[in-house]
Amino acid sequence: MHTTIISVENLSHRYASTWAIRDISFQIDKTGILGLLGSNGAGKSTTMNIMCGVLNQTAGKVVIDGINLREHPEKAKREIGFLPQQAPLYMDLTVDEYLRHCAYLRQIDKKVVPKAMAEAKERCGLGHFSKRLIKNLSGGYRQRVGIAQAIIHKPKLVVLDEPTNGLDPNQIIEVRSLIREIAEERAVIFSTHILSEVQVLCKDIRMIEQGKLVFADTMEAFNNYISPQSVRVELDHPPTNETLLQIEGVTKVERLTERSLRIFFDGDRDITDRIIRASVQHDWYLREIYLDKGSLDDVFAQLSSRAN
Ligand SMILES: Nc1ncnc2c1ncn2[C@@H]1O[C@H](COP(=O)(O)OP(=O)(O)OP(=O)(O)O)[C@@H](O)[C@H]1O
Repeated sequence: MHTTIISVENLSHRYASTWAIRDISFQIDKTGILGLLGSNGAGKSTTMNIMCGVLNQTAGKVVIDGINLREHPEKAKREIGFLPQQAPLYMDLTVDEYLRHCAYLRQIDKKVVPKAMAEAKERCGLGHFSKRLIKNLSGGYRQRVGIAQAIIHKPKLVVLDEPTNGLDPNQIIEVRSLIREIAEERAVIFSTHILSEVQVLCKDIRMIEQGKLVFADTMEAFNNYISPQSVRVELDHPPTNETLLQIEGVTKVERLTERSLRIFFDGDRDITDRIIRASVQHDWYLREIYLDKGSLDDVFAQLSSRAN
């Protein structure tokens, strides 16, 4: 069965003389949430704008549900809903007026517009705000209107560019749960520079840094990637580095103080058992031992440096 909804192939884009993205390729499954991670200026918006047909790429292609976006833009765009970084809202319209306008732009059959509007509002928890001017809504609810316009035509793929940016913590939680809900029926890709956001929401992750794809795998693989690679130990009678290096799996020893050491290992977490056993056997007097969890920021920096 064909499980891909969008395929991005060797995408590159140049603004004037500088390349914003280079040779980016990835695919997205028909359901689930994919996180596009990258620091500011990494190239996320450029990638998303091209995927949605808002920007024409310098090179490469985008295929949506088997349709080449550049060759058949109108047909391909039917399957995409897009919420750009700056939500395209008309502040002086009511929610209903705005969504009706969006339905018109999406060429939804007039007869089904009321139903499409009702469904999008219901999905986004906007039922009580039909007559409210958008300028009088809170940031979180404005964002819901932005998401409602992105799903009003029931696209197979929804692209959200930093959807939680600028929201307060409660609004972020609400928008996240809305993203989860809309992803039950379709594929969702959203961009962020916040790692924890990707961790709580996504099944897959793509990371862009300085215009290049530096990580493309599942969230599980990403979590394995950030698994600890070193243990901290404190020993009353620490042995020599050479002795420690003889323990199976130990790759490097760093002496932090006279008694505390950082022991790097090959990834097999049973290393702690082996160190404890050796310590008891040789009377090193182990006082403390714990796995050094690399922080997400460390991983971020590590992956980012791959782009250099
Ligand atoms: N219209 C433009 N003209 C020239 N350069 C641009 C233009 N838009 C973006 N850039 C540059 O292209 C690079 C990628 O920008 P892009 O907006 O895609 O990154 P981003 O990952 O979305 O970052 P942010 O989170 O800050 O929006 C940046 O160096 C940016 O300055």
